[in-house]
Amino acid sequence: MSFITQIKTFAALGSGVIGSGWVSRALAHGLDVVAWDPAPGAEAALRKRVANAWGTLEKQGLAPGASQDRLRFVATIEECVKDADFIQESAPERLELKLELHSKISAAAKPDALIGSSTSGLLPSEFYEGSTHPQRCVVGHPFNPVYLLPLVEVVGGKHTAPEAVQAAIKVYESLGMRPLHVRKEVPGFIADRLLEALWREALHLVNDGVATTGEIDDAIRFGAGLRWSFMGTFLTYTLAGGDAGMRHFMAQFGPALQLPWTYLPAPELTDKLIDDVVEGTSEQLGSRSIAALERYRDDCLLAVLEAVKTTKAKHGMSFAD
Ligand SMILES: NC(=O)C1=CN([C@@H]2O[C@H](COP(=O)(O)OP(=O)(O)OC[C@H]3O[C@@H](n4cnc5c(N)ncnc54)[C@H](O)[C@@H]3O)[C@@H](O)[C@H]2O)C=CC1
Ligand SMILES: C[N+](C)(C)CC(=O)CC(=O)[O-]
Repeated sequence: MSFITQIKTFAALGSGVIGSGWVSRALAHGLDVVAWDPAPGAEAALRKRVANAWGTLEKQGLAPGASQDRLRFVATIEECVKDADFIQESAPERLELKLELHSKISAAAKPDALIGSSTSGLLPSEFYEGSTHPQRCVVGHPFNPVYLLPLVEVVGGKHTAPEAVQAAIKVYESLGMRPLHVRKEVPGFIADRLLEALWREALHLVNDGVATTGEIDDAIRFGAGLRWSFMGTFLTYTLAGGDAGMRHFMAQFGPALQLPWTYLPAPELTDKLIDDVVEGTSEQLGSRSIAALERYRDDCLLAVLEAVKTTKAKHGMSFAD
């Protein structure tokens, strides 16, 4: 089974916050883009959003031939997808709507054109159920702003061919993205499951009168948020365990998981869970020592802090703002 991975024409269905981000990214990578959105005034709104992002994309560097003029807005789904090499749907998050839309998109598309959906939580096995050639259909869940953030979660459904997942990964890489294959089809995938847990706790903190939204945002942006741009939670906590790394961290802080810090019940700390976490993080560490990783972390933090400070100054803000 083979799918188109050398793409020249990108189709975008739905051109709101996320659809317009995809359009901007695809145009900046020198593609022809065809877009469709049923809302009145959608074309003007899309062109405005692309123009607003273009200065940033120029700073980042455009591909040869990249131009906003290569965007064509069309009146029907069929016209949007019929010549497309890759199709990305970014329509409202409603199962019935996506089911109907994908049956139309897939019937009109070339059979070897991959179809991606931006859904942040619906399951591909459900909304691709009525699609023609569902083996080429995947989720490609991006992050806002799509034209800058590299992460895209790629998820297959029960009909998706494993080759289609790999082909979609190639296409997203060709758009400068960092695809993450989510191997199990679960609601919220990986990233939103984490973000929603944080979000839920943040809402509880506000609801309980513990902190304001600003205080909660400060707790993120002056602390863990600075680290998260270059190191995830597992490696960060490996360093919090000192030279003994994750094993020591689990021994020291594991019992605290039973304290009522969150409204989410903690999983039982079985030996298997501890081993999985220790082994996973030592694989992430590779041949680097804890001290080398600490130097890497500190260099990244200095770079992020400097970049944030300089950019805030450019906008008339102090670092503490
Ligand atoms: N907003 C976010 O932070 C993120 C959203 N997503 C996902 O992206 C998708 C789109 O979300 P947003 O862009 O935020 O929504 P939005 O509301 O900004 O845009 C949705 C667009 O779809 C159009 N639309 C309405 N009916 C349609 C139909 N039948 N077919 C095609 N388009 C139709 C609307 O006119 C609108 O322009 C959703 O599946 C959402 O879960 C994914 C990542 C982040
Ligand atoms: C709020 N959201 C679940 C739609 C957010 C995302 O899916 C990703 C993001 O950009 O945070």
